Amino acid sequence: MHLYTAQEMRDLDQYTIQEVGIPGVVLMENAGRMVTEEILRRHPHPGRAVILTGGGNNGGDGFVIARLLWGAGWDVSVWITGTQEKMSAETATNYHVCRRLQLPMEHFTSDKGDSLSPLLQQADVVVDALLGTGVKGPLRPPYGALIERVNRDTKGWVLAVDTPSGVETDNGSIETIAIRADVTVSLVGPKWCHYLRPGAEYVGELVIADIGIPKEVARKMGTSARLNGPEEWKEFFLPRSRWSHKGTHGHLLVLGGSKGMLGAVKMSGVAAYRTGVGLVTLGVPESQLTTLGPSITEALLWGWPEDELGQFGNDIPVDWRERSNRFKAMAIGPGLGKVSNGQEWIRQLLQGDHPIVLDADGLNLLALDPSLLKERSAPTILTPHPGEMARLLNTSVQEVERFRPEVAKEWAHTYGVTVVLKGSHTVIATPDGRQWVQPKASPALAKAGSGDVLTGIIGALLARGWTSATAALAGVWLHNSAGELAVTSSSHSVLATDVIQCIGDAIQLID
Ligand SMILES: NC(=O)C1=CN([C@@H]2O[C@H](COP(=O)(O)OP(=O)(O)OC[C@H]3O[C@@H](n4cnc5c(N)ncnc54)[C@H](OP(=O)(O)O)[C@@H]3O)[C@@H](O)[C@H]2O)[C@@H](O)CC1
Ligand SMILES: Nc1ncnc2c1ncn2[C@@H]1O[C@H](COP(=O)(O)OP(=O)(O)O)[C@@H](O)[C@H]1O
Ligand SMILES: [K+]
Repeated sequence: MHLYTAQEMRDLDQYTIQEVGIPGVVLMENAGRMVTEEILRRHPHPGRAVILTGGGNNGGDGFVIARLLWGAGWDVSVWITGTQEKMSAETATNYHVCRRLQLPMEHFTSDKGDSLSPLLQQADVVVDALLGTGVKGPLRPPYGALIERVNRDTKGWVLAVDTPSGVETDNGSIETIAIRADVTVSLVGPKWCHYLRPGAEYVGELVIADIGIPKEVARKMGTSARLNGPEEWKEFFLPRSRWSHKGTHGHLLVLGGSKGMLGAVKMSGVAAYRTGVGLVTLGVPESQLTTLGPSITEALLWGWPEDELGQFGNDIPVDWRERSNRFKAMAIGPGLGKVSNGQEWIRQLLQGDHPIVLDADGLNLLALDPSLLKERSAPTILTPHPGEMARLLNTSVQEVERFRPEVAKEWAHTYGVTVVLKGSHTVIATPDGRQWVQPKASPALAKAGSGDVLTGIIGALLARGWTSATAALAGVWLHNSAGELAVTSSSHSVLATDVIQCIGDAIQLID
């Protein structure tokens, strides 16, 4: 599914009106009708609605909604912000229709707040049609005072048309204040701000409304970003052939599991098996073999040179060259810990032509010299959480969080890698500038070990021969779905190992 910026939305809108010939007033009518249907679905009996309209086309949608609710027997009260002179032709048309029908309408000014408040308190629904994709810069008066009143006085529920007013469409920022919506009905498709904080926290339930722009037109115009879902990659998830054997499904080497962190490497390995890889080898510091051995059944074990602290040591194994040919891909990082002479250690591993997923301390080693990536031609996926991304960029977590899409895109482009910037709505960026957002967020995953599971899933797909983009996308989706499925009682109680158990059920959900 397409994910829109404000400009992409405007371009699609203009193309549909000017080139396809569907009049803007028809699109506005469709938008208003879809939002009204959503209100009536949730509140089938006539009630009381306060409709807040701005001076742009978002306000125009509001006038359509007011008319349709009024026609359905609702008691409506329209509050107008913005001047009539600046209205677009479509908005003005719908404003005049409301006037001719003599719907109750008032122009909002700060001194009228006290007459609005009782209506907000009595309303079953308050419709925010103040500002949509056309908002620019900090809110001008009287929007701030109006929004503050809505957030304070509304007792029923708030529905935002397209975006909660006050939220910047492309980056989710809020300069002053924004409408706290219970439901946001986004027209045509989702917008970036529905997934980026802080704006995303103001969206409530997100509903997408089809306003009659032909799918083929939307496809042709495209967007630079999409939502992650099975339609992006499911063609690669083929049924397991009855003629296959373990070698057919790839061999993954997972490097990690220093002293005290063996659980991480184990979870990655088991997650990889559950994702269908044929064979997993766990490479751990030599002395950890005896501890790991009894608790791991399916994986092969390989002891790596270590230092006196039980950490990966100065060098990679002497027989690395001959043995490395067996592996189809590597996952480096789960429970890796510190590595003496780490820069040289990671350099040697990155030098090869294995597809690699790098996580956790693997990323911290990379941070010592990210330019190592530029010498690689094999697929590479980095799976940083915001803290790791900040270390790679030598910046703060706040900066990374503020510019999530830009950071992921820039890094992917500069270093020619696929970046999986984790978080509640993980952003995936590929070197060619494409981006995806994981639309559903499973808070059950906010627990130690989740990242190791994701690394194992992605590693398995790389070992099975998937491209880095498809492995990253399918990996993030399967991980999130498994996280949701693992919630059998409370999302507080889910363990990373429960998530692993649900990978098979998540695969079953791919339709
Ligand atoms: N896409 C589609 O297919 C369709 C889109 N549709 C709808 O159109 C919406 C986009 O409409 P849009 O472009 O007219 O912009 P919109 O969000 O109403 O804002 C412009 C208004 O806000 C004002 N304003 C701006 N910044 C401000 C600030 N900081 N503080 C205060 N005021 C500010 C600005 O004032 P001005 O700067 O011009 O004085 C102007 O009055 C979209 O979200 C969707 O709902 C549907 O009708 C169906 C088809
Ligand atoms: N609230 C949330 N919603 C969705 N996914 C989440 C949430 N919190 C964490 N996750 C996911 O869980 C994983 C955590 O990874 P990470 O921080 O590396 O954990 P660890 O290193 O402890 O295993 C990431 O894939 C992240 O996207
Ligand atoms: K709005």
